[in-house]
Amino acid sequence: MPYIEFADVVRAYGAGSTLVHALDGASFAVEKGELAVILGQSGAGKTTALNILGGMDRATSGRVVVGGRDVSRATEDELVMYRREDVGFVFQFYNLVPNLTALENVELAAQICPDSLDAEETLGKVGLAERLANFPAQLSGGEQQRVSIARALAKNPKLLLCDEPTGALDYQTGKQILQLLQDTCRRDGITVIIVTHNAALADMADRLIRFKSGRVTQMSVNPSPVPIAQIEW
Ligand SMILES: Nc1ncnc2c1ncn2[C@@H]1O[C@H](COP(=O)(O)OP(=O)(O)OP(=O)(O)O)[C@@H](O)[C@H]1O
Repeated sequence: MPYIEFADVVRAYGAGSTLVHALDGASFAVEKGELAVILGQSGAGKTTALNILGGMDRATSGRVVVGGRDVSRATEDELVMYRREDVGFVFQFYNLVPNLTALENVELAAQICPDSLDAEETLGKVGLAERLANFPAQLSGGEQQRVSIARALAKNPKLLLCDEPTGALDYQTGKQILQLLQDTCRRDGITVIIVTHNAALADMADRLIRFKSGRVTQMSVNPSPVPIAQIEW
């Protein structure tokens, strides 16, 4: 049984003439500790799939199991605990609290989790040991994204979901963030899923999942993923 089982998932929005199938029978699986890249053009359903995996949205039909937990059948209370304790989120635009320092942003997330890691240590791991007291506005985009990754990691999650994590960053900074995500996956054994429309990232993945029109058109395992530093685009 794979760590993540996403089976025949449909997500419909609206009704009648405004009915949209964001997911239209999408299926894929991910093994524990893998770095999976979900690739697809705009509107393919990538974010919808990630939101359902993270317990932020619900499938209209289909089955979603993560680490033996049937997320598709969870109650609202169970989903709250799942989001809080099992999943770390990294978004394109960081979503940091502007009037809290880097350290306070990470502490805030860590506080609500029973098995959380030390906030200061986690910021050190992402290369921000010297910037603990800075507010988000005093940090570069890449540094803010590092804070948001530390915030996600401090929860000690089993699964890290990243939606276009380099979408707002320049080329070199984006590569450093991807390297950090790849290193985190290898070092901490966390299952990492990165949603992107950048096809070049396929080579860094242990598993590539391609989306088109709400369905998975390809799923392949890469026996020799390439360090991000060696990928150019
Ligand atoms: N809440 C919603 N209500 C109505 N339609 C939605 C909603 N969320 C997503 N959709 C539609 O579902 C489809 C898939 O959207 P989704 O955001 O999952 O795609 P995506 O692959 O992540 O695209 P992008 O790369 O542009 O973010 C799109 O046609 C989108 O307009």
